[in-house]
Amino acid sequence: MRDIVTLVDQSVPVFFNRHFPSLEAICDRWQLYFDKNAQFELVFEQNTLVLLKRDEPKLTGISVDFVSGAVAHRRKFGGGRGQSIAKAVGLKNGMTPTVVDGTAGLGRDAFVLASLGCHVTMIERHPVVGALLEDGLRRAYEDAEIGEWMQSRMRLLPGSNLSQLQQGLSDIDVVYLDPMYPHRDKSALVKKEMRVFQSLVGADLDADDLLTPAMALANKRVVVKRPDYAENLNGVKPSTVIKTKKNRFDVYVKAAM
Ligand SMILES: C[S@@+](CC[C@H](N)C(=O)[O-])C[C@H]1O[C@@H](n2cnc3c(N)ncnc32)[C@H](O)[C@@H]1O
Repeated sequence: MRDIVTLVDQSVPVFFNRHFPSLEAICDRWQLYFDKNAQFELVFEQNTLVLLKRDEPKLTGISVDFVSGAVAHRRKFGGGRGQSIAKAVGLKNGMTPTVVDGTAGLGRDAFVLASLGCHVTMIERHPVVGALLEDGLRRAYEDAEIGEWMQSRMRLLPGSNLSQLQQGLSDIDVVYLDPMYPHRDKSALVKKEMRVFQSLVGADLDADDLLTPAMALANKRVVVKRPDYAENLNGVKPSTVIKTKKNRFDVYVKAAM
């Protein structure tokens, strides 16, 4: 992996057990500094890095798990190349594009695309999210069932600047973006897990700035996932829109697949 220290945007306070050397090493790598009053705690539970919100101990912790759980279930039963995200990135026509996921988050969308054959480079700017993603990749790489293709198809680059990263990335067919959108109803709609994640990451208020560098990087198209009520990213009308129940995929076509 590239030098994390030069690429993550921010140094973030977390609480963690400083007598746990592997935890301390992770925090060091991701510039997470110990603060006894921090809102979030990182722990290791069953070989998994987990994020907890200390003032809401009843909320389930957040971790990245590509091997079991919801994303693994979706890989096996989730509709394959017929699902909307696959159509949006252009998998439908038999192509298997190379993808940069410019807002990787917990890597769920990236994993769907990788499991369908795409080579996906994930970019994530938040160091805690980066640490969780890296930990999820570590376990996935070691897994007997998915490890081999995960190692060849899915990787993580910490950072936030698509134009800077452009130098190191070539032949990218699709840039996929799913920036955090300010939620309309904070109490009811947001699932518990998402509440922890949202309070960690916050709203990506600079999301509009992503479209221009994404268009420069992608050879074929940029795909933007938005809630159905959200305005277009940077006010730019997409070439085509694929709607799902609560979201839509705005597709900005540069060239045919
Ligand atoms: C809504 S989440 C993405 C969820 C993801 N699609 C998934 O399936 O798990 C948005 C993520 O994008 C990251 N992000 C937002 N703007 C970014 C930028 N300019 N560069 C890198 N990461 C960014 C945020 O830190 C956050 O983790």
